[in-house]
Amino acid sequence: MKILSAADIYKWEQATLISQNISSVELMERAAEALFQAIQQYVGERQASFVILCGFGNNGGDGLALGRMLHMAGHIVRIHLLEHTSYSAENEINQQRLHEMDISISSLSPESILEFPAKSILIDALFGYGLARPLDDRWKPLLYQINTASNPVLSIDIPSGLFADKPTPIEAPIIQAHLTYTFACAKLSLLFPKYASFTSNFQILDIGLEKNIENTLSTPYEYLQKEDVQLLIRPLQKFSHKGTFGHAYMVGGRYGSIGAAILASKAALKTGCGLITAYIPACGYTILQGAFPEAQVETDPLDTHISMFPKQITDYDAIGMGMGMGTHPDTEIALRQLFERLKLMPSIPHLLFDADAINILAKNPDWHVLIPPNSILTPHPKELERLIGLWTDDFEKIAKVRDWCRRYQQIVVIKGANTAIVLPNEMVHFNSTGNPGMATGGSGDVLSGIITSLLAQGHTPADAALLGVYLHGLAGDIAATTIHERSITATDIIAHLSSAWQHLQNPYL
Ligand SMILES: NC(=O)C1=CN([C@@H]2O[C@H](COP(=O)(O)OP(=O)(O)OC[C@H]3O[C@@H](n4cnc5c(N)ncnc54)[C@H](OP(=O)(O)O)[C@@H]3O)[C@@H](O)[C@H]2O)[C@@H](O)CC1
Ligand SMILES: Nc1ncnc2c1ncn2[C@@H]1O[C@H](COP(=O)(O)OP(=O)(O)O)[C@@H](O)[C@H]1O
Ligand SMILES: [K+]
Repeated sequence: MKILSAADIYKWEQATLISQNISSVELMERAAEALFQAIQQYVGERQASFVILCGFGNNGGDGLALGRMLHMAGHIVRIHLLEHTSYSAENEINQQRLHEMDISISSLSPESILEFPAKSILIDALFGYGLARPLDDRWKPLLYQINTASNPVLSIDIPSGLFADKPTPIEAPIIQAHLTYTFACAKLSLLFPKYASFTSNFQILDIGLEKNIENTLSTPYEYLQKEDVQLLIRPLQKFSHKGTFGHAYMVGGRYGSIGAAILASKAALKTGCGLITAYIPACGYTILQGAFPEAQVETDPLDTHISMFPKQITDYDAIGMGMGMGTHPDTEIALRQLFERLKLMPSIPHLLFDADAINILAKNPDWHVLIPPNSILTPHPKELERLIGLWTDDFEKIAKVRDWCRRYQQIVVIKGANTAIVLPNEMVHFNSTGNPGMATGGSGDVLSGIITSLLAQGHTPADAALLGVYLHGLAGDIAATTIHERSITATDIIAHLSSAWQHLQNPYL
C-alpha cells in the first residue's frame, strides 16, 4: 500500500469525487460511516459515552457526522465545536444535520475548560491533514487537558497538531492519541519513532477512494502488508531436495555470545533453506553442535573470536555475518581481507551484514565502497547512527539512508517498530508487522538468519529483505497471541516461524 503526502491524498480524494460522481459531503459520510463501524468494534456491544472535539475544517466535519451516527446508534454523545469565523462547507452541512435532529453542539475555544465524564471516550476531530502550520501556544491549555485526561483518546485521520508528511516540532501542542483511525493510507508521521508518544497505534480505514487514481500517484514510500509479501513467496516443488533450497553460511559469535550464531542459524533453517553452516570461533563448537544438531559447524583457528574468513566462500548461496561477532582488531582485519578477496571473484554469494559487521564498517568509512552492490545491512538505530552519522529527525534519517542506498547500491533495513527497508532505487517500505515484545536480546539475530535463508533460497536481495522483515514481525505477532509481549524471547520468534509461513500462505487468515 502506498504512503502518500497530504497533497496527494487531497488530489486522490478530489479525483475520486469526479470519477465516482459523488459530492464531497457524500465522501465525508462514507468516511464517517467507516469510522462509526470501527468505533462500534472498539466499544463492542455496550452503550458508550463519547466527547467529540471538532475543528472548523473537514476533520471537524468527520467528527460531526460521526457524532450523529453514534447518537443514532444509542450512544451518549457530547459534541464540542471550535468557534470560528468560517467553517468548511462540509462542516456546515453536518452542523445543520445535527441541528435538524436536535442534537446539541457546545462551543469550544482554545481557552475552554472542559470536564470529561469518567469512562467517556474522547474523539479528536480538531485538525487533520489540513494543518497548515504547527499549532501555537494558544492551543496548549486545551490540548493539555485532553492529553492529561485519563480517558482514551481516538484521533480521526491523524493526531491533531501533527503534520502527516513533514517534521512537526514536538514542543508544539499535539494530541497524544491512544489510537488513530486514518483514512485510505498510512501517513509517514504515524510510522516514525520520534512521534511515538502521539501515535502509539493506528488503523487504516478504507473509504473507497478510486484505485486507478492511486496508481497514478507516485511516492517513494510503501506500507508493507500481507498482500504485498504474498506475491514474493515461491511455491515448494514436489521434486525439491535440500540443494534446491540453498546453503546459508552464518558467520558470527565470539566468546560470551555464541548464542547469537545459534539463533541466526536456527532461524535460517526454520525459514526454509536446505543447509546451514555456522562459522564461529573454536570455543563455540560443542555448544553449537549440542544445541543445534542440524547445523554444520566450521571453526576459526582462534578460540575466542573470528580472525579469518574461510577460503571456500563461493560454495554458499548466501552469507550472513556479524551477529555477536565482536569488533576485535583481528576480526576487523579478517573483514578487510574478505573485501579484498571478493573484489577478485567473478561471482559472489549474496551478503548480509549485521551488528558488529556494521560496527566495523562504521569505523572504516573508506571500506563502504568495497561492500558489494545489493548487499543487505540490518542496523538497529544506534548502529545506523554509527554508520551514517546523526540525524535531526526521522525525515532526515530516511533521506540520509535513501542517499546511502543509491550511492552504494545497497539495501538498508532500519530495525525497530515499523522497520524500514530502503532499496537501491530509494524506495522505502515500512513494515506493518511486529510488536514491542520483540525488543528483546537476540531478535535481531533471528532476523539476520531469516533474511540470509531467503537469500540462499534464491530470492532477490530486495525480496528477501521485504519478505524476511514481514515474516519476522508476523512470527512475533503470532507469538504474542499466546505469550505475553513482555515474555517473548528470540527463541519464541523462531518457534512461531512455521505458523507465520502458514498464516502468510493462507488466503483466509
Ligand atoms: N482523505 C480523504 O479522502 C478524506 C478526508 N477527510 C477529512 O478531511 C480532513 C482534511 O480536512 P481539511 O483539509 O478541511 O483540513 P483540517 O485538518 O480539517 O483543518 C483545516 C482548517 O484548519 C486551519 N488550520 C490549519 N492549520 C492551523 C493552525 N496551525 N492553527 C489554526 N488553524 C489552522 C485551516 O485554516 P487556514 O490554514 O486557512 O488558516 C483550515 O480552516 C482529513 O484529515 C480528513 O479528516 C474526510 O472527510 C473525507 C475523506
Ligand atoms: N517496538 C518494536 N516493535 C516491533 N519490532 C521491534 C520493536 N523493537 C524491536 N523490534 C525488532 O526486534 C529486532 C531487534 O533487533 P536488534 O536491536 O538487533 O536486537 P539484538 O541485537 O538483541 O538481536 C529488530 O528486528 C526490530 O525490528
Ligand atoms: K484529528
